Amino acid sequence: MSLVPLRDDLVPFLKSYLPSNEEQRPGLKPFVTLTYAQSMDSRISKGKGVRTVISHLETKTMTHYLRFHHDGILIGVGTALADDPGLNCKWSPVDKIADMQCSPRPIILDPQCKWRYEGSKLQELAAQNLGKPPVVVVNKLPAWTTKAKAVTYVEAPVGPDGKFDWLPLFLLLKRQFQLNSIMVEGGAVVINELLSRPDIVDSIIVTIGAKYLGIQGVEVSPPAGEIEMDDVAWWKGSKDAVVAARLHRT
Ligand SMILES: NC(=O)C1=CN([C@@H]2O[C@H](COP(=O)(O)OP(=O)(O)OC[C@H]3O[C@@H](n4cnc5c(N)ncnc54)[C@H](OP(=O)(O)O)[C@@H]3O)[C@@H](O)[C@H]2O)C=CC1
Ligand SMILES: Nc1nc(O)c(N)c(N[C@@H]2O[C@H](COP(=O)(O)O)[C@@H](O)[C@H]2O)n1
Repeated sequence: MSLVPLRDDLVPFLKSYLPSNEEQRPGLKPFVTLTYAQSMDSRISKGKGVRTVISHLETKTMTHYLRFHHDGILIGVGTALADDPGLNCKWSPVDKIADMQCSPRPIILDPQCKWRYEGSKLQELAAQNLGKPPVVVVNKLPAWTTKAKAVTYVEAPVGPDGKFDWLPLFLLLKRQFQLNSIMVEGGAVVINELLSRPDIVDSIIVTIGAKYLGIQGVEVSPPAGEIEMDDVAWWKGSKDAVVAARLHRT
């Protein structure tokens, strides 16, 4: 997939929703951007395990611009298994192909060690210096060993629900891997949990694609119920719209 030039008006539109230097202060959590693409009927894919194009190239380019501006990019293992994503950055302010240097560090939440680095797109890109190798957050280090030296496994405790606690997780990622800003791309389990965490999420940037994906699609909708948004701004592309906002803090 080749990107298109970034539309000029996206830069001022996104400016106040991007990380600043503030979060480099030790002890503070990283800046967290929750960003994904959804259909008109609030679906992020056609079905579980089905990689689905929602964004127009214009907004896919925006996603790569966002990747350029973050140190880390986080997904749940459901997305890693369904999409085998690249998670690198193909956008660059100078006229060259973006590479490993300007790509964010992929982070996969995989408490039960279901995902394998060997044979993945992430491994392929890292081998070509086109992306960084990932950090995989597990509950217990896997019993099997990996020959791939590049991938880093890190252990974190889970609660009774089998989940990592978000704040300690983000603090660990900053402390151990110097990730001052992290964009969260999905999937639904991760998004739905973070939609009710204004204490964690600093910005939310959602692409709305002009299509319906239907009842079989993977839906995003917060189980916690109604969520209010603040500082809301809209951008209109040739096909998609983008809403940037902050989750309301009480
Ligand atoms: N349109 C878009 O922008 C995007 C679309 N997608 C789509 O989303 C779909 C995948 O979504 P989904 O299946 O919900 O998967 P997720 O990517 O949200 O992964 C869910 C799994 O990740 C692990 N996980 C998530 N949160 C935590 C936590 N706090 N602590 C520990 N483990 C955690 C759990 O693994 P375990 O079950 O092992 O405990 C959980 O079941 C795919 O179809 C993909 O295409 C994904 C990203 C963006
Ligand atoms: N912005 C956006 N638009 C879509 O239409 C999408 N399907 C996604 N998906 C996310 O991007 C990942 C794929 O990334 P690569 O192109 O392989 O680098 C996918 O796993 C989702 O996180 N995003």
